[in-house]
Amino acid sequence: MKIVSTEFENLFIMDYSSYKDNRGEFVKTIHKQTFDEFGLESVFTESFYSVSAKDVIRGMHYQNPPEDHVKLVYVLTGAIIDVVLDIRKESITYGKYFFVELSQNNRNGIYIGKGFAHGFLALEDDTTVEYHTTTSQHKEFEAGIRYDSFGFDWKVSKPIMSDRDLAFQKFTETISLF
Ligand SMILES: Cc1cn([C@H]2C[C@H](O)[C@@H](COP(=O)(O)OP(=O)(O)O[C@H]3O[C@H](C)C(=O)[C@H](O)[C@H]3O)O2)c(=O)[nH]c1=O
Repeated sequence: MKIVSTEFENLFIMDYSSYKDNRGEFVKTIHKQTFDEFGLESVFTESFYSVSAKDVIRGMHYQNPPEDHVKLVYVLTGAIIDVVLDIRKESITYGKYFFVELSQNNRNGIYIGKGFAHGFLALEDDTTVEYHTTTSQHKEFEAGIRYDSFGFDWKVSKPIMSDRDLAFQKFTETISLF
């Protein structure tokens, strides 16, 4: 795997290698020694995956301190546009967003440090996204920002979303604790 820096501090693209043979494919997603070289956390307390239909948008989610966490995200099947919003008030990229296509084909992942809101748009049916987080879910610290309130164009007219995600406040109304 190669870890690729971005213009955002503590946000990295994971360029995973895919080993193919006559049986199929093998992809390593976490490797402590490589993560250590870049100062990335490699101990995760929770992992989960979601399966989404085309045009589903999930997000923008984050967990507030003291249960804020690093998130490692990659696609098992299908493809997404993964979107991250910097909500760290002192960051030079505060309020800026980053987006990247993660897919079964490019086998890229994303390492999202603390202080980012995260979401994605599924580009295909049966898109499976796997996450690892460095703290577990604590509902009392869960928070979110409306997907259409920080300037990103999702390029989908009728996204499929949860009522919870649609009820999040706008970015401009959000008081960041980061
Ligand atoms: C995260 C979580 C969820 N759940 C239950 C709660 C709901 O009944 C169901 C779906 O949860 P939610 O609607 O929060 O899932 P997503 O909207 O896919 O959120 C996920 O996708 C976005 C893009 C993220 O970045 C979040 O970190 C990640 O949680 O699973 C649990 O029981 N435990 C958990 O840790």
